[in-house]
Formats: sequence, structure tokens, C-alpha cells
Amino acid sequence: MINGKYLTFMTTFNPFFFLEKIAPRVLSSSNVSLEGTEIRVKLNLPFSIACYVEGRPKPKITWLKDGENIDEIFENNDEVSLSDDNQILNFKVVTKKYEGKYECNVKNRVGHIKPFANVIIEGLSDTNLVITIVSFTIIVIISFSFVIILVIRIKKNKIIRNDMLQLELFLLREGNVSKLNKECTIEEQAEMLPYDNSFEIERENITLGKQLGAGAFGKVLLAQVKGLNGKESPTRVALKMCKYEYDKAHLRALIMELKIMIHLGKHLNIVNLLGAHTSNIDKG
Ligand SMILES: Nc1ncnc2c1ncn2[C@@H]1O[C@H](COP(=O)(O)OP(=O)(O)OP(=O)(O)O)[C@@H](O)[C@H]1O
Repeated sequence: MINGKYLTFMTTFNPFFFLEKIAPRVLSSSNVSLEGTEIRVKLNLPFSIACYVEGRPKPKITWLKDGENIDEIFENNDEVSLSDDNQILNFKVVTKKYEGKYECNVKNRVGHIKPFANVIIEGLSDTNLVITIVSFTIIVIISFSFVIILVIRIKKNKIIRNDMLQLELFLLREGNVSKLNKECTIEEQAEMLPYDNSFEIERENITLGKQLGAGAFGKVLLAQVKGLNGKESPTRVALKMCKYEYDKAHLRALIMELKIMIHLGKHLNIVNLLGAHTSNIDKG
């Protein structure tokens, strides 16, 4: 009563306002929620999780990491601290061990809520970085050694193959006349026959022309050969060569044919051999 008159309040005045109890609730400025929030943090940077709440009486806040009280987990860890009435959980430097589910346990006499956030740390930790570098180095060393071993093997095989080829060529050229006998098959006998070097013609004296025909392993070309039988002018010849120059079996068959023709000598009724070029056989 003022000056003898009653004043009436226009608002609904609640005399028990300060006694009214309100269950805790999360304020929107928080970065935790009741459904869980995903927080992605870069490694080695500082970060905080905020859990701003209201309620009456003033709620008490405790924090949990993966279900365990952080006071116990981060005891004696000065990288982790709480501020603003426990509403903010601070991390000085983020490392992989801080990844997990953080629950903000909010309680007063009226209610209890547990908003939470899942913290994901992005980037490689020092240990992972070391493991990655070591693994990468080991892989590089193994691959490098493997390549070196492979190259050495290939080279060795090449040398062996080359030696064998040289030996084979020597036998093909020289034959094995001392072992020649009529008991051997025609093919064996042909192999034992020697090549006659007087038939050899230099490659530069041969000019290849069009193809005349082909058989199973060889093809026959028209060719001009200079210096045959002491003649200065080129002689027109039929020249037989391998169809597939790197096919060893074909090469062998051609050499046998050549040796047999040398052995038979000239005859009116057979195609006569005028010459041969064999010096590049090892190159196919
Ligand atoms: N002296 C030649 N003059 C003209 N053409 C020839 C001569 N020799 C071969 N030819 C042609 O080339 C073809 C193949 O001859 P080649 O001697 O290679 O026959 P082949 O002995 O049946 O074959 P292969 O020895 O490969 O089994 C012949 O069918 C013929 O058309």
C-alpha cells in the first residue's frame, strides 16, 4: 500500500519464482547434444568441448570419457582442464588418445541429462607417422632388393642363354663329323654335318626383292647377289629365309636344309645352292 492506495501488478507475479525448480537443459551454444555431436579435431591443436546448461537449482556437471570419469582418467594430466563451472572441457594439445565419446553428466534435484559428443582426431599421430615412415622405408628397401636380385638373375640367365646359343651355333656350324654314321637318323646325320664357310656371302652383297613363295617354316624371296662365282654383275637368285626369324626350331630346320644341300653338292635335278649368309644367326 502506497499513499493509501493499493498498487496492482500487471504481470503475473510468482512469489515462489526463486523457489521454482527447473530440470537441467542444454543451451544451444553448446557443442554437445543429447543425440551426440561429431567433433572432428586436427591433431596437435588445442580444442574445447562446451556444455552450457541451465536449471534450478544450478546443475552439477561432471564429465565422462568412454563411460569413465575424466577426473580418474586424466588425473595428473595438465593438458586437460575444466573451466566455466565445469561447463568447458579444455585440451591443450590434441593427441590420438583423446579420441572417444565425451559425456557431460548434468544433474540437479529435478533431473539428469547426459548430452555427449564423439571426438574424432584427424591426422597421423607421431607413433603412426613413425610406423608409416618405417613401413614405407622397409617396403622401398625390399622392392629395391627384389629389383636388384631380378636384374642380376636376368643378366645371369642372359649370359647362360648366350653361352648355350654360342655352343649350339658352334655345333651347328662345325657339326660333329667324327660321330657321323649311317645308323643315325637323317635328322641326326644332318646335325652332324659341318657348314662350309666357302658358301658364305656378305650381307651387303645381297639385295632382297619380292616374295616368290613360302613353305612351312621358310619363305622364298627373289634377290640379287653381287660377286657370285667371281661375277661382277649381280646374279638373280631365289633366297630362302626363316618366316619367323626368332623361332629357334625354324632356324634349326633351315640350317639342316642348308647343310644337306652343301653335302649333296650341285646336281641338274635339284635346286642348287649358290651361297648362304649365316654370320648374324645369333641375332635371329
Ligand atoms: N628356286 C626357286 N625359284 C622360284 N621359286 C622358288 C624357288 N624355291 C622355292 N620357291 C618358291 O617358294 C616356295 C617355298 O619353297 P620351299 O623350298 O621353302 O618349300 P618347302 O620346302 O615346301 O618349304 P619348307 O621347307 O618351309 O617346308 C615354293 O613353293 C616356290 O613357290
